Amino acid sequence: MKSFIANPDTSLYRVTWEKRRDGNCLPRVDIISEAFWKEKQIPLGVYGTVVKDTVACLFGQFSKGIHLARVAANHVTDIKAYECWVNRVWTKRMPSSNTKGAVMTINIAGGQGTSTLVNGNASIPAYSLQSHPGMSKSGKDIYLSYTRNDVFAGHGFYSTPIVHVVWEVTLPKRDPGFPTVKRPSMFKHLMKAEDTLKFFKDGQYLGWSGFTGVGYPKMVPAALADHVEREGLQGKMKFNLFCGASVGAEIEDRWARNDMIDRRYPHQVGRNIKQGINTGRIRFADKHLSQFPQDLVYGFYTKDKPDNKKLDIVIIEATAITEEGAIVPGASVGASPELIQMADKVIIEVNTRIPSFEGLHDINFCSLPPNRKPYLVMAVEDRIGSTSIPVDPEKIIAVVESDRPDNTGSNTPADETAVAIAGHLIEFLEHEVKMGRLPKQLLPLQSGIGNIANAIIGGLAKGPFEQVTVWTEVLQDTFLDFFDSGKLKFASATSVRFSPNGFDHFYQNWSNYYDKLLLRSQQVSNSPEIIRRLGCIAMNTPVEFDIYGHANSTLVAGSGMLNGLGGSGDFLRNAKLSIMHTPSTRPTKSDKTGISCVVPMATHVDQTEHDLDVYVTEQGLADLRGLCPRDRAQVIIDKCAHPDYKDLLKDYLDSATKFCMRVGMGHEPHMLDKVFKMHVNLMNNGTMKIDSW
Ligand SMILES: CC(=O)SCCNC(=O)CCNC(=O)[C@H](O)C(C)(C)COP(=O)(O)OP(=O)(O)OC[C@H]1O[C@@H](n2cnc3c(N)ncnc32)[C@H](O)[C@@H]1OP(=O)(O)O
Repeated sequence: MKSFIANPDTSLYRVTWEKRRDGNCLPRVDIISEAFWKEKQIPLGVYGTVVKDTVACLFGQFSKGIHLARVAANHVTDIKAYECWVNRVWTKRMPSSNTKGAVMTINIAGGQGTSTLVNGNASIPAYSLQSHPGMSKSGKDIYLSYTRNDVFAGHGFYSTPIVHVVWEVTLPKRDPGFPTVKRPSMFKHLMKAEDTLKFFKDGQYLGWSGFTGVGYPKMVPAALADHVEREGLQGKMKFNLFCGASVGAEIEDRWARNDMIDRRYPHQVGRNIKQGINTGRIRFADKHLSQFPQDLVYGFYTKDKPDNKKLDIVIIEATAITEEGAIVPGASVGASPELIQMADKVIIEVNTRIPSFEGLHDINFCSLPPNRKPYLVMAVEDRIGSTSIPVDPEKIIAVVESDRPDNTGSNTPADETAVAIAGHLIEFLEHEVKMGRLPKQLLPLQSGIGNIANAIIGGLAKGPFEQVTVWTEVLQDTFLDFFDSGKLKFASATSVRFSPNGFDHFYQNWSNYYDKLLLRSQQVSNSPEIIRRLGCIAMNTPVEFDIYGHANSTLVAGSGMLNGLGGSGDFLRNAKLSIMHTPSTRPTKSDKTGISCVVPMATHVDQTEHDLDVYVTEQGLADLRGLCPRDRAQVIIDKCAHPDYKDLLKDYLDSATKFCMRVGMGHEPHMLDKVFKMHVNLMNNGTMKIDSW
């Protein structure tokens, strides 16, 4: 032998076995490629292959250990279709034996058909070890069989036991200090929140991480509020504030109370901030949440800045910093990647109170037209990004320790109305499955926030659908019940907004959830293209909707801002089924049913008749698909309006139709001089009930 080749070329064969009637035939073997994996390439597949749900997972043994790749089972012959598991993400770039993070830490190691499963303190010396993924029910376990040399009554023989292995995943431990800052050079920026005050001045443009009240910075904004209160700087230290969506009310609302917010984009929640907006102190505007980060990167919000066109300081909460210096966010991703992209300076708050969320995120940055690429998400669980947000170390001016939890508060329990709405909806979805318009596991669900959304998801947890998937922007507590019921297969969102008890449950049962959940950038979670392609079922709450099917999500009486549009438009404009749910009435001080949520004309329109398919109230469900406006009006009044308002609305429709038909303008009949009479009466008399039109 002239030379020894440690890792020779590896051939790929196709084995075909055609079952003949006598069952007595050999398989045919064809060679697909003699050198499929070349010398020095990791021969993926030679160490075992597992095929599950049309995906082949292939193990390959190389000099430094075992490597893992995946490929669609019908594309095993296409090397370009392979993805390797490197640093806990799938990547198209083939690793070499030296690539960091490419060797599997859980090994089935051995040679000549003899394998030993080694994992921490467990070891199974085994001959002809085989795995049986088809027997696994939960996906968190595996059945293994192997051949054992036994002795019985003095005679040796082989037996084949089967063992059930349950993977154990433990929460990373958080010691006080910075246990998860793996980049030592970060410590040179370490300072107290009060020490960062020197970086801030009136009129600056700030970005904060956070989405739906989780993952926001808690220390530096609080120190700034302390400073303003201490020095009496209310109204003299005001900022332009940009966050993915709402952040913790204890911070943002305090800033609003102290008159520290000049401009605010694109969504908010809180009594003081709402008041600031509606009394003209705060310049707020809302924007579809998928669009906000790209507009930020386009420079739309900083175009009038006199100096540089960047955000002056961006404050991001991290639950870990990787060896590469990248930020691992907490319970939300939101717009943090783009905020960092647009930041002049960055402050990182490392939260040592909550566990590291490392591995739960899938993060993308914003590339700009004409070079933008599609987000290649084919199924809710697909990973297309990284698990952390890289940040230019030059931008970092401070690292601050935070020990405060996300201040989420408890959930409003579902009331009778919410339960009735959930009931109508589930019945409707069952009907759609029966009619063949939806598959039996439904299509990826989106649900908004609030107690109706909670009741619907709670209802689904007890409902008839199995293997359900979720493609949404925020997960609330009832999603935990949904997971626990075994009926929810996978959920993708941009934030998890659990109650404090919900978070405790989540952390304690981390291993049940961590591989069924992904948190993405809001550009991806709310991407219109993905929502349309996946055929999502979107469900959100309006302030009011009108008899022709237009909905108002944001402005009371067409004027007073509530929270903003949020992601409702991203989903409702693009979903396969666009559903809005609301109580049919809301109370006023003087009348229990003083506000009708079904009105002749919405006082402001966020979602149009062209977007929406179904409206649901506790009274019933109106399926508007395929109906012309006048037919829609009949169905909406019949099914959704409260009995206190049914006759009034019918009367309006009849009179408006007569009037408009007469003048040949009867497609969507209205009486402009009367259309807001119910709203005007509400303002003057505390109820929408009027005697006549
Ligand atoms: C981040 C995200 O994007 S979440 C997902 C989707 N987002 C959206 O759909 C955004 C738009 N929707 C929303 O903001 C909410 O669903 C709302 C405000 C429309 C309704 O939410 P609910 O949980 O039902 O709110 P709630 O009952 O607490 O009402 C909120 C306020 O609006 C008022 N309100 C609601 N409807 C009406 C109405 N038709 N007329 C007058 N006031 C109304 C309520 O009286 C209440 O006022 P208050 O705060 O002074 O007490």
